[in-house]
Amino acid sequence: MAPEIPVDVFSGSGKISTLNTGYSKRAYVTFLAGNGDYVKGVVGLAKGLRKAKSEYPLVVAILPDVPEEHREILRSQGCIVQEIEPIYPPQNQIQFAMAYYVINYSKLRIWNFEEYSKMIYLDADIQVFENIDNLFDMADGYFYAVMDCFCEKTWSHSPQFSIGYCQQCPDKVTWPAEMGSPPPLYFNAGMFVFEPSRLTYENLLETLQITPPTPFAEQDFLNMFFQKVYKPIPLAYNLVLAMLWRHPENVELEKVKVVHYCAAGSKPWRYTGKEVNMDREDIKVLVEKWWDIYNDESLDFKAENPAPEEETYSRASIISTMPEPAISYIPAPSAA
Ligand SMILES: O=c1ccn([C@@H]2O[C@H](COP(=O)(O)OP(=O)(O)O)[C@@H](O)[C@H]2O)c(=O)[nH]1
Ligand SMILES: OC[C@H]1O[C@H](O[C@@H]2[C@@H](O)[C@H](O)[C@@H](O)[C@H](O)[C@@H]2O)[C@H](O)[C@@H](O)[C@H]1O
Ligand SMILES: [Mn+2]
Repeated sequence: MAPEIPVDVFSGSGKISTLNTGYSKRAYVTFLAGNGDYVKGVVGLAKGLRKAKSEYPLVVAILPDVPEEHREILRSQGCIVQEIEPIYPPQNQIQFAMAYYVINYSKLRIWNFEEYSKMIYLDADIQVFENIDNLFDMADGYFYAVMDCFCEKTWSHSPQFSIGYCQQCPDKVTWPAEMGSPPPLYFNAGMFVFEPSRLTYENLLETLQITPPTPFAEQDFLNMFFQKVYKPIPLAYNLVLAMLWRHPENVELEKVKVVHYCAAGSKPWRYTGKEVNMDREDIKVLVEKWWDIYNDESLDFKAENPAPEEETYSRASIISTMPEPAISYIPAPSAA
């Protein structure tokens, strides 16, 4: 349980100011692990949300291995930095490197951010090009996310891939009756709308301990866990780049609000254009659009009426000084 924080705080101008009601209600949240270059993704996301004039803050759930220098960069960009503890999946013949699983399963800690009643999770390799605050107003009680695609090689382990079936075009290759019913709708876990709750959080962690790890780690797990309350939202809210070459007929690029740079070689801060499909014109434009925001100094965070010399108590600095939520954990080595 995160500690209660007084809603009224000094704004640094000596006057008592009331934090916007967003304090206890809504925020975007992303996740950062390791001391590598994903911090650039988070900075880009923070600036993109500012450019889109989102009215909610960006919380960054970080693993202990994120260095202080990166934490400072994020605070200087107005992010609310919240350290979480790693989650280890149950012991099993681990198919992927343990670090991969720890990084992805640790995201589940965001369900414990119960000071917020509704959050939108965004991977750090996502950019928000248009305001999506409207998603916070969708009915409570459901899990909202965009449907994924099964056509990339990363799905070669799956029965869908083996028969060429994809939920994005269910009539192209129909699901054979002898394989039982077709797989339930499956979402990409790079972006979703959810309601933090201690009860759900404890349920998630208990269920995880009896669920063997699978190739897409927490994405597979979340699809199983929220299957009954999952509601697909339009692709405009999370363009999985592979859709551009796998299902162009489903993409209206001019209507896309959120881009997920998850195709191999598409992370803008690592982009070389050499991997398969990375020399496409539309990919080049989307990578350039990401850099335009990242390099735009006018989008850097500016603390309103910064206090001259005395201490300024912004929400970010208050939260960052709060004791970590009392989550029992096994101290972990670097997870990334
Ligand atoms: O070294 C890493 C790898 C991943 N991530 C976080 O975990 C998310 C999921 O990883 P990624 O987006 O690379 O997976 P993909 O969507 O490409 O499968 C990233 O967006 C980051 O938020 C991170 O912080 N550091
Ligand atoms: O490790 C699990 C990951 O699963 C998802 O990425 C996948 C998915 O998008 C596939 O459909 C693509 O084919 C694949 O390239 C991509 O890595 C989530 O975006 C990410 O946040 C993370 O949970
Ligand atoms: Mn991603």
